[in-house]
Amino acid sequence: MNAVIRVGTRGSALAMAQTTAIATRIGSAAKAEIEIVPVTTHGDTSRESLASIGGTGVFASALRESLLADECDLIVHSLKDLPTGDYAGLRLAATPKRADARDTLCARDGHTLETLPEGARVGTGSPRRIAQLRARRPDLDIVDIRGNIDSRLARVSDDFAADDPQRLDAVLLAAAGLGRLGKLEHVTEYLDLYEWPTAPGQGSLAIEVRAGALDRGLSTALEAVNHGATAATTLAERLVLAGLEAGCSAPVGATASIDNELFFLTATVYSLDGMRSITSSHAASPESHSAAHLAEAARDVAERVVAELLGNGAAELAAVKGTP
Ligand SMILES: NCc1[nH]cc(CCC(=O)O)c1CC(=O)O
Repeated sequence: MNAVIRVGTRGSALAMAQTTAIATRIGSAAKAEIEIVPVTTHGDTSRESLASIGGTGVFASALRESLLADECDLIVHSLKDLPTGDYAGLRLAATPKRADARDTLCARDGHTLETLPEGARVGTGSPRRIAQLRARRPDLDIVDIRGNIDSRLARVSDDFAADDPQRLDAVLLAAAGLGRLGKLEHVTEYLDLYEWPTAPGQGSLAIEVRAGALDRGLSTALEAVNHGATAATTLAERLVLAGLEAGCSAPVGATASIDNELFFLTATVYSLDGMRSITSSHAASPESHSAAHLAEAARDVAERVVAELLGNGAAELAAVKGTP
């Protein structure tokens, strides 16, 4: 048994909060000590736009190199920041129970998307959120922002004077991240997943390890923190991205759920200007809720959704191909 399990994470407040929570569970299940190993990634230090530094995969690669170099035993990612392709020498070992997958609006004066004044300045850097905003409210002034959750929320506070170009009327943020940081009091509207599908895997964490045999205690602990329904629904959502050959910053929203006997998947591809979109939804009836049957249902619905999206012109719509 490992005396100490070293857990690699990004150093941001959000990453630290979510890693510490899951690492504590793994430590007690494995009856081992936990050591948190912060890894600085280019995505954390750069102020350039995400697209220009290589998409959201930049957050994952430094962590993965640290795992391959045996500087830690496992790493914790936000699943939505993890590219869909396999990574040589590593494998996804567990997906803990998903938090809220919705996006939220955090606006001044309690505003919602409906009530924001004409021309209000709304911050987001995500092509999907930009397209969704343009579709819903073409009059809004969308401001491309980067940075951590606290700095984004600050721009909607009175830290910035009315004439300050940094000041915003609202920002769009994932409920999961706000929840993990204890900042849900800033939310003025929760956006319904069926009208506003979010990034594949949003709200989920993923634990990655080196391929090959694991210490027995660690392997049992990873099974204990894995959540079957989360693994299957996020698999379906990520297969949509993979099937479109799109990257994790592509304007694609996907939502899967398991409701009684039905495995349901809906996905929407947006044009970057938000003026057009294509949606496809399919359901399957898994034979049981075993991991194998749920994964089979996930592959089945994803295959049908991808075929329908591509058949309806999704690849041309969003220039999704080639996006990192
Ligand atoms: N793109 C950054 C990012 N990566 C993961 C989260 C938190 C939500 C999650 O775990 O899905 C966020 C912040 C956000 O989108 O508001």
